[in-house]
Amino acid sequence: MLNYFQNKYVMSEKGAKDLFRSIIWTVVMDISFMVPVVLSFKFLDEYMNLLLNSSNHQKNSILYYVIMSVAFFLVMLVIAYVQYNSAYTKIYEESARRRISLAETLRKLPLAFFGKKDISDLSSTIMEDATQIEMLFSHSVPQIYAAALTVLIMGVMMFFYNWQMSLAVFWVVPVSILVFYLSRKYQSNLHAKLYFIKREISDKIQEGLDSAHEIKSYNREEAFSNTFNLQLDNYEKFMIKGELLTGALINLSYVFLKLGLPSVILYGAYSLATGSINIFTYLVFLVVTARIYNPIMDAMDNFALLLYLNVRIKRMKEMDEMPRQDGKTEFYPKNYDIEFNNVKFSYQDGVQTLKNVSFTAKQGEVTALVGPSGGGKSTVAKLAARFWDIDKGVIALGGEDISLVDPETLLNNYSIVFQDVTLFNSSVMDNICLGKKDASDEEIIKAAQLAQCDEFVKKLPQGYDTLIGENGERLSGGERQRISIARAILKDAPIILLDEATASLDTENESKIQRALSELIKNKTVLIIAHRMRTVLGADKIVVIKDGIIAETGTPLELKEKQGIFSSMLKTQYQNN
Ligand SMILES: Nc1ncnc2c1ncn2[C@@H]1O[C@H](COP(=O)(O)OP(=O)(O)OP(=O)(O)O)[C@@H](O)[C@H]1O
Repeated sequence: MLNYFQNKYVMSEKGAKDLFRSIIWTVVMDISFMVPVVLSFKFLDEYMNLLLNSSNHQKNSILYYVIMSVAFFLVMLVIAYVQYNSAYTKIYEESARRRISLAETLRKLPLAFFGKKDISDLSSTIMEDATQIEMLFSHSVPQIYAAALTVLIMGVMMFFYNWQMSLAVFWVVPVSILVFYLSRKYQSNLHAKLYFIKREISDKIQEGLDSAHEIKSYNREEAFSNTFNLQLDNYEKFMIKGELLTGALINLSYVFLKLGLPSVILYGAYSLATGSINIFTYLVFLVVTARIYNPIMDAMDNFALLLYLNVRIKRMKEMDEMPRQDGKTEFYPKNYDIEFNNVKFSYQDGVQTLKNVSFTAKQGEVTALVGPSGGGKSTVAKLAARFWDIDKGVIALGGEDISLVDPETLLNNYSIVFQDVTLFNSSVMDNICLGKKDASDEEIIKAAQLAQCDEFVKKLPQGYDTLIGENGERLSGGERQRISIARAILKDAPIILLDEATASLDTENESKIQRALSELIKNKTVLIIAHRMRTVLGADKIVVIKDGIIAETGTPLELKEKQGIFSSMLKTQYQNN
């Protein structure tokens, strides 16, 4: 049973145990709520007898019921408290564990996984889905299982007591459940559709926020809001359809259940008239019948919600099953040479991005990756830092296979300066400090000076303490890039992965960035996606990547003389300049 809960609801072992306990306590509570009713009738029965023939024995027995009632009231209070604690507090604890485990999964996912769309998807899985699941687990799941168990236990007891009357109570239950069950698949599909439409809407909102500038500058506001409105209309339509359908089906099931009470009244009256039951049995069955359908009706309401839960649980399972990256956390390579050995890699099945890549980027040298757009340069640079795991071959750092090293440990050895710099809405100081958390102010300012940031930072209103806005929106492209170089200088990692800016910078900015870079790359293993002739010709080694294979490799001089792809790229660039 515990295993079943763990697998079905992606729970921890402790969470599954707590859920089990919560179900048991809900059953105990449901049944305990029936006891006072039975006690009252027993008391009524005794009291009637007392009125008819007074005796000391019966007076004592009434006192016995009074004491029993008070004692049972106290027991019920305790049961209600324990049930509440198990259904809410424990479930919230499990929810916290679930969020932590998802966050842990995120830490272990390949870095390249975090595209923008995925981030909105992941954050809504962690926050919204986890909250919904938490709600359903505290309010619905234990109640459904408990309702089934309560009805079963009460049913068995009632059948032993009087099976004919029990038949009158229970014949409606299977009919009602059948109606509900038959509609389950349809409801389930509808819920899944609703969930995905909602997800598309939140992706659209994210896309709108991310590309607000582009939408405005290309006059696409109307087109964007038309698509967005269409999505909202679609969502509304499905929502109304879903509500109506769920309401109609649940009400139909309710109607069948409600037929139970008249059948007990009629059959009970007949049995009373024929003398096969006494008035006490009749009254007990009437009251129990009025109450026993409540847990079933609650379960049906909750079950409709549970269909919605399935989609979310499935999404969480998918996240849980994503390929994680692990490895040793103690890693001291003997040098910082990066070696690609017959590396094959695809982002998607069937499309091989890198076909058979072998080269070495040596420590103390600049290795430039060049080649036509889409050839695989960025992919090579990302694989060198284990952003993804490769399909075949080996990528080694200092002779050790990087797929055996924990990504966080591995990344301690890298400084990465890519074109899409991410800056935080914090001070310049904080943004540079990201490179080395415990750096002193002097170290940060020194790095900023080396990265040619000092001059523009001093002109900002609060100097190094100026807030630079969401993703550094108050800075120019060149300034943002120099901040990311300052971070890398501060980190002082032995390997530098660099994607040179393709955006045209003015000559002053460009030479400042070149000066900053020359500080950064001194005596390091440098793997650079090169776009500028100065960088390419200044490299120690050039690797030309075209269509996922290494087309040429050698020193700039060797390749110039070879009259191949590299030399024709050189000619084209010179002609264009
Ligand atoms: N995350 C991804 N998922 C799927 N395919 C991808 C992904 N990233 C890149 N690709 C594909 O892999 C191929 C190589 O891309 P890559 O970015 O490595 O080329 P590149 O040589 O760096 O190009 P550019 O010079 O234009 O930046 C391209 O066909 C690209 O469409």
